[in-house]
Formats: sequence, C-alpha cells, structure tokens
Amino acid sequence: MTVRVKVCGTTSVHDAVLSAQAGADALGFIFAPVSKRLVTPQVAREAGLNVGPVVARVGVFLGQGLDEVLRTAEAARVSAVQLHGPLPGLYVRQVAAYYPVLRVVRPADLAAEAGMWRDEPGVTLMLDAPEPGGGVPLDWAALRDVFPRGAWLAGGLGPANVAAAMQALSPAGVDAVSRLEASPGVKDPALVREFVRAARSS
Ligand SMILES: O=C(O)c1ccccc1NCC(=O)[C@H](O)[C@H](O)COP(=O)(O)O
Repeated sequence: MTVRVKVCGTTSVHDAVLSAQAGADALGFIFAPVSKRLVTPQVAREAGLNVGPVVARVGVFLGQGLDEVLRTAEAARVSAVQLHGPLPGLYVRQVAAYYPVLRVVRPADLAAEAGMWRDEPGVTLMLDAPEPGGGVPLDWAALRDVFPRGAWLAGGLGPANVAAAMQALSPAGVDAVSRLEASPGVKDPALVREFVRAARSS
C-alpha cells in the first residue's frame, strides 16, 4: 500500500507550493491558537488554490468549539479536518458529517478510540505524541502489537527516522512538522524533500 505523506504546519503560500512540489499528499494548516504555527483561514485558502486539484488540505484544531471548527474549515476551504485533544464521540461525528476526519490520539487513549472508530470510514485514526508539534517520537516497539490497521503515525518523524517508523508499524500515512522546519512555522525545503523521498522509498 502506498503511504500517504502529510506535511503539517504550513503558514504560507510559498511553503504550501514547496511541499506540494516535493510530493506531499496533504498539507496541514494549524488553526489552534496555542500553536507557534498558527495560520489564518485566508492564507490557508490562498495556499490551497496554489497546489493543484489533488493535494489535500487539512485544517488542524485543538480544543475548539464545533461552530469555530466548521466556520474556520469552510473559510479556509480545507478538504479534511484533524482533531486533537479529548473530545466526545458526538463532536467527532458532527465534524465527520461535513469533512473526512483525522482523529489524533495519544498512545494512552488508543484502545478506547480505536474501538470507537473501527467501523467509521469517515474517521481515520492518527497516533501522535501527547504534545502535538513537539518533535518527540513515540515508542514504536511498544506499539507494534496494537497499532491499528489503516491508522496514520505522527510524533517526531523526519527524514532520518521515517523509514524505521514505517518498517516498525506500517502506517497508512505519516505526518511531521518540527523536523522539517528552518524555524517554527517556516519550512526547510531540503528537509521537506528528503522526508517525502524517504517515506516514498520505504
Ligand atoms: O504543530 C503544532 O504546533 C500543533 C499545535 C497544536 C495542535 C496540533 C499541532 N500540530 C499537529 C500536527 O499534525 C503535527 O504534525 C504532529 O503533531 C507531529 O508534530 P511533530 O512531532 O513536531 O512532527
């Protein structure tokens, strides 16, 4: 199966084009105010208009109300929504009625959420470290027996370790931000290209 590659924390049209040209399948736009990679819906929308018809644009949210999520996603014209933090199942289902959802969980919550979303095609699990965007890898060996089929993997991935992560867990998609940056919110073109290349050739 071809792994999907998502480059997160896109804050400019320039970086969106750079990631798309490097071969990313999806770009993440973070709308959570706590992030040092915060982007406006207007910039995300403009970026989406510059990456062609195929690249997915994922709006990323953490601890925000349902109305805010849906309004922001619409303003940014994203094609999918990524939800972090503890959330009621009903909230996730309400978002999934409008957008494909990447539901982000930490290892401690994996068992409960994997059961909840197993038969929901509109919700895809993504396993990430407890601090999103923190650049800290998960313990892949500890997850080997429980990593759900079809789930995505994030947490401290970069050009140097993405192949090993894929070999350990065979995720359907990989996602990264910290290890692809020159500074917070600004991509390093070589690291982005190398990350996509390493994921594709694994
Ligand atoms: O990256 C952030 O600043 C962030 C803040 C709040 C919510 C989500 C955030 N990032 C979401 C992502 O999808 C990251 O790519 C993912 O957590 C992996 O980050 P990293 O470990 O830095 O590669």
